Amino acid sequence: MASFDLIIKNGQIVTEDAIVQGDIAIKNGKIAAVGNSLEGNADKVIDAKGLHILPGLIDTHVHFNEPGRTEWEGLETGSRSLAAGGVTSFVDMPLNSTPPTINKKNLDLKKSLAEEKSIVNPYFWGGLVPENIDDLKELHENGVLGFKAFMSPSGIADFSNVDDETIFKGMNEITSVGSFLAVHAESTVICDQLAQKKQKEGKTSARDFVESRPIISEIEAVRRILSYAEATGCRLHIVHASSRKVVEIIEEAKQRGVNITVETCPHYLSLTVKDLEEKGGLAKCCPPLRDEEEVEDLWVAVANGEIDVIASDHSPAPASMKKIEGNFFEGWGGISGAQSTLNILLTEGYFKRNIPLEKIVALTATNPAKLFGLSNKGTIAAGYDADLAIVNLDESFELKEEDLFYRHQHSPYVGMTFKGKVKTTIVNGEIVFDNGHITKELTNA
Ligand SMILES: NC(=O)N[C@H]1NC(=O)NC1=O
Ligand SMILES: [Zn+2]
Ligand SMILES: [Zn+2]
Repeated sequence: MASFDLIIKNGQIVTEDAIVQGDIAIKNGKIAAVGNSLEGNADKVIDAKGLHILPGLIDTHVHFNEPGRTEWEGLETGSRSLAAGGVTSFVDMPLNSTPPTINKKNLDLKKSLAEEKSIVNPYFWGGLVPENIDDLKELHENGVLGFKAFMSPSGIADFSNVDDETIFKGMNEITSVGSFLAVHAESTVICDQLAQKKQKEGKTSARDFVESRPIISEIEAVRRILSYAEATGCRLHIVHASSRKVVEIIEEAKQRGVNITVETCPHYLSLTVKDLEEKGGLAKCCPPLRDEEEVEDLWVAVANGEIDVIASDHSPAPASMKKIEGNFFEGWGGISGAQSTLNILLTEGYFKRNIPLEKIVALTATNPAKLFGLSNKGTIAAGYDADLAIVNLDESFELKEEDLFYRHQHSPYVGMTFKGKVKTTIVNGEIVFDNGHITKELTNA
């Protein structure tokens, strides 16, 4: 008789194609078999009757800030928060850590820290900045999944935004090494000019801040980078589109054959300018939150298959930097939310707007795996890595600060009631989170 390390019995197994009841057998970190009434011995059996089993989420957009800015977050606390949210892999952004991931030396440093401290699978973005075109090839050869650039100032001194010439040269180089470019697309000129005018007039409310970074600024930047992509043939990924109006431009480009994809984030699907006014700095991010109609429209884009990836853009900072008294142009822009991605998509998407679970799986696991070349991940089938989230869709809970595993226990989602709770998270066949607790001890910590 076959022998396995773990069998999960009678769960509702969700893939991008279907939901079927069955068993999952795991051996040596891989899914060995999926089927009905699987026979075999196992060291451990989980009864998943009444529970849903999803491919572990792949969060392709986090800033864990290690090395160099671990007082904001870190690979250990960041990865623990992901485990608690059913996320089994992440792709860490090249900035907010110091040094930023813009050459092999800095990548090696981050890799070794992640090896030591992360309890989920770590992957990395490389940065594209005006100074490092000559480093891109080596970064690619050393395993970065793609490259990230900022079209407007990043807020971080050692990660410059790209000028148009760098974009063009960078795209040529990225294409020739066989990788792709992700961009933070906001217009420097539009945002800077509007911000200056507002502040000169003493207009510094939450609404003023939002109006200084309008949707048209995203549209301008996306149109410009699209032209460069079409001129160079470089594959392009637009991160954190805040509005369907941005998504539409990308959709048109897809229709004419441009190799482009788009990400949005849970905060653009669940929070509005009103929340920014009420919650203050905790809900400040760039691009900023939009109005309610935009949120609804973005859900239409999700339902229509116009979005490729949903990722958290977890970009936390200490509470002191998120506290805004008066001037909304001050204080850190970045949402602390990586632990709640699935909760938001289930509550706001599946339960409230009838978004199928299969689609949520596609956006958070299957598409990211395909687009980022993680060929053993993103679905539940024999031969794939045993990265799984076991979820109780019947359980509701109110998110409390003490539930958060981040370095700083704050988030704009605290106080919200979510339906659908992550019960168990499995990474490479190992249970790392179970019933509210992290169960993986770091051997070398
Ligand atoms: N540097 C950084 O993390 N910036 C992020 N924060 C945010 O709100 N948008 C971003 O791009
Ligand atoms: Zn960004
Ligand atoms: Zn980001």
